[in-house]
Amino acid sequence: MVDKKLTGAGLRGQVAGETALCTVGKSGSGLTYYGYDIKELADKVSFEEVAYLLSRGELPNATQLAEFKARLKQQRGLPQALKDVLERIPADAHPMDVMRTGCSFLGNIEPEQDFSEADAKIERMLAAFPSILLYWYRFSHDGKRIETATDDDSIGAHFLHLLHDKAPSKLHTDVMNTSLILYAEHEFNASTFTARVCASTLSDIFSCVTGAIGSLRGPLHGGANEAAMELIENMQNADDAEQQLMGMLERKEKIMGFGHAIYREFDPRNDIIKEWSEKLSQEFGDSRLYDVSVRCEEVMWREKKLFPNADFFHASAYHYMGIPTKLFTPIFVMSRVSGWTAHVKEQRANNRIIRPSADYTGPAPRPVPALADR
Ligand SMILES: CCC(=O)SCCNC(=O)CCNC(=O)[C@H](O)C(C)(C)COP(=O)(O)OP(=O)(O)OC[C@H]1O[C@@H](n2cnc3c(N)ncnc32)[C@H](O)[C@@H]1OP(=O)(O)O
Ligand SMILES: O=C([O-])CC(=O)C(=O)O
Repeated sequence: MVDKKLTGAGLRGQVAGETALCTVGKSGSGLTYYGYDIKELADKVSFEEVAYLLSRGELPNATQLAEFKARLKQQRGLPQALKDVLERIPADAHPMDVMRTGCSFLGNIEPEQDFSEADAKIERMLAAFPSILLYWYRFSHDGKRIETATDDDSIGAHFLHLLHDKAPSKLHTDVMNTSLILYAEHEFNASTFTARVCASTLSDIFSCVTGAIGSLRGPLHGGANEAAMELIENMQNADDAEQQLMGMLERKEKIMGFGHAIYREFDPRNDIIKEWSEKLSQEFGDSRLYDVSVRCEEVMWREKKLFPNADFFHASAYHYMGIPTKLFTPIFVMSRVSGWTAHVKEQRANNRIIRPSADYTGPAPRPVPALADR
């Protein structure tokens, strides 16, 4: 990978701290979690193993994994007070706002009172986030008060089960597992940095995650998977995709799901989710969305040397699994909470309050004029 040119804007290229969790864009291997290559993780382990790895620094053994999964399963239920709050959020609210409120409210009724409780609170968030999202979604959209305590083996299957009222197929369970692994961690990205800044004030873990959810929501970050779906769903076929993209590029519009702040030539997660998207398109029996996505990838590279980031092929993959577009970014939350909270722990372990300086661009010192003179 080619190193990105350093410029001041956006703190790009500036080292803002240390981490043992993850490398992004290093040559040889594009993305590693605690030294493990993302491709190998996506091939060989479950998201629960990755969440454990991020939180503890090592992959679990069989007993540790079984115990970890059992604890996650036990914590899928939601307290009545939280259900009451979720029932008051309107159907037209954005689900990312639901996640932000759900997380924040959980921090009111089950607060982190001491940093020694961090691991327990992390597990609670991992277990409860799909339940929070889908309790609200099913109540506000279908008028149903669902039971969120399912017996599914994984977080991905639990999510799909609550959404569709039936246990998912192996294919869909596998795709969700991979997707959650791909989204889990990414060094000092905007939402993680938000979490670390909050942690550096010695705030509680729910505040750190609530802030991170707000940062992830924007279309330049996690919100790009929804924006990518809105783009491709209006493309009739590959030729139409090319024509529309050429027009957008001519008008200097931004193409969501392309480009990256760190990667320069490709995002190592793209090939993985792209392959799953193709498999899903075959099962779905209509490859339009996959075909237009492939053409977008070709045109963007040819015209701008821009490549799809992890978000782009997630759009078609999620759509093929019957997931409504507005739930795409909240799935990112269900996954990235593992990375955010690992960074919170890391920040706390070697903390100094994060407080950079600014170059001043305002007026020179001047006297305050009287009200009548202004
Ligand atoms: C997977 C989770 C993630 O958060 S990945 C990012 C998801 N966001 C998106 O997909 C939104 C679209 N992409 C973008 O806005 C940018 O590529 C992001 C990701 C914000 C990175 O910004 P930044 O580091 O400033 O980009 P850059 O310095 O590499 O830009 C170089 C020139 O290329 C342009 N560019 C970049 N991306 C796009 C795009 N998607 N569509 C059209 N043009 C793009 C930039 O505007 C920049 O142009 P110029 O050199 O200023 O003329
Ligand atoms: O690293 C970044 O800037 C954006 C991000 O979170 C990711 O690509 O997963």
